[in-house]
Amino acid sequence: MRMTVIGTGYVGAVHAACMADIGHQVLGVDSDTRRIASLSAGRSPVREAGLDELLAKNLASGRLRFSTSLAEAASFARTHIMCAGTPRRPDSDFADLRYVDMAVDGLARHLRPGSLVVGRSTVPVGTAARIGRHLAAVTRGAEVAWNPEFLRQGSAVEDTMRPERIVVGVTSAHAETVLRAVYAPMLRAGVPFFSTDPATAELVKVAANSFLATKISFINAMAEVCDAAGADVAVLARAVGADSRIGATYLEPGLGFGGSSFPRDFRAFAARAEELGAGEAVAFLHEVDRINTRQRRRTVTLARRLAGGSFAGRRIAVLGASFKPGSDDVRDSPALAVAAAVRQQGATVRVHDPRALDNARAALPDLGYAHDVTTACENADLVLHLTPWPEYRAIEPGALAAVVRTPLLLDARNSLDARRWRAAGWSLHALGRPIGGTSW
Ligand SMILES: NC(=O)C1=CN([C@@H]2O[C@H](COP(=O)(O)OP(=O)(O)OC[C@H]3O[C@@H](n4cnc5c(N)ncnc54)[C@H](O)[C@@H]3O)[C@@H](O)[C@H]2O)C=CC1
Ligand SMILES: O=C(O)[C@H]1O[C@H](OP(=O)(O)OP(=O)(O)OC[C@H]2O[C@@H](n3ccc(=O)[nH]c3=O)[C@H](O)[C@@H]2O)[C@H](O)[C@@H](O)[C@@H]1O
Repeated sequence: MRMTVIGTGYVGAVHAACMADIGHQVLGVDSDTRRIASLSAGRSPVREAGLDELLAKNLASGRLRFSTSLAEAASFARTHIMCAGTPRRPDSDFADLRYVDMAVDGLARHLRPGSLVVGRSTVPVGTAARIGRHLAAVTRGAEVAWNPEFLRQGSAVEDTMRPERIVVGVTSAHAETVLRAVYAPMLRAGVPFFSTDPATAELVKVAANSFLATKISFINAMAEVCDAAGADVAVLARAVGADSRIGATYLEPGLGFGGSSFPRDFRAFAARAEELGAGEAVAFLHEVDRINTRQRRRTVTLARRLAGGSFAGRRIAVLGASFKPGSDDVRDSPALAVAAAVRQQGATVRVHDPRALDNARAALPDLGYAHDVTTACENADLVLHLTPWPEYRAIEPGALAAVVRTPLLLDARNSLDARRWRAAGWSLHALGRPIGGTSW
């Protein structure tokens, strides 16, 4: 099939490369000329496992090209997958739809009859219907469908090639047929395909993100109760998660969630639900949000207590800057929020991250940074483990103990082997776990 992917950022660059790789003829389009020049030269705007290889292979095969022209997009194909960004509006929790709207407007002028515009961005419910009315007014028979994206950063290519489900919101049998053809190899592999109306498809996306965020905040709320009761949240999480009705994923207690999606998406969802008169139904999402931000404060408070009651004059080593392992993204990173608060309260902070140092430095230039763990930890009074990179699980605790001033560690992600660290002379602490607790 011929198709375009409009908006070649995180989602669009991956989607375009993957669609070409499964055999489609793909034109990736973006208004950012530098991004298009870079993609045309095979350089991805984001680091994702396997993406550079897919770009190189499919550019070379001629199945993948990039352009800045929406007119060219309209003449190239009748199927257009819309992946423009939907950031938070500066003045409210609502999503800013101007990029999606500009892309649709720019394309609509050139669309041929029978074209299908497929939204993939995360949008407030009702957006597809509004765009559908607009297309009906300004084009000759172009229609809209919605096909939300569920990929995770760090495994974007894998999630696109082998998704757990495909959801499409359509208003005609023709649109469903087109989308079945787009994802034909995935459907042949048995990936569940849900075909519904656009409003339901839009809601599936925000409901999924809200549920995952709620699960994380639930276990972090349990961590607070464990702290009060002298119980161990790590054991509790494993035991609760062993129930197949609950499941162990997204039940890892610690510093909580960040990134560009969870916090933004469920705030936008709550705002939209309120607008629709259903605010009360999702009022619990505000509590999910409060629990999540409280984890950052609780981490800073525990770190200050471990540092002797004040950060003044203390040297604090921070392991991790990205919002999660496997990513160089520092947007709303819990790790950087804690590092900034600790510094603001008087500590000298040195941050290490395997991948996100450049982005972290650009976001918070006043923090100290180190390219290796040893340098970050030199003469430290306290080490904070804030992003659970596998590299940190491989640290040799005995060697690191020789580098720090005090072998004192706060594992805010509950992912280090406490017994190993203790055996090497470290004093190890965590949220929701008693010192020397049940599973250490
Ligand atoms: N990044 C992620 O992990 C995921 C993101 N999403 C959703 O997918 C959508 C896209 O997200 P990202 O790729 O992260 O955003 P991004 O900000 O990385 O990329 C958006 C791209 O759209 C381009 N663009 C903006 N206006 C345009 C226009 N008028 N014409 C052509 N191109 C235009 C921008 O130049 C940029 O390259 C958002 O709604 C997001 O919430 C959904 C699932 C995962
Ligand atoms: O809509 C989006 O943009 C995407 O948002 C999330 O993907 P992502 O933000 O890449 O990251 P996740 O791996 O889901 O992690 C989100 C945050 O939750 C935290 N987390 C995750 C799991 C857990 O048990 N505990 C926990 O604190 C992570 O550290 C991270 O800060 C969803 O998982 C994707 O399905 C969705 O497509």
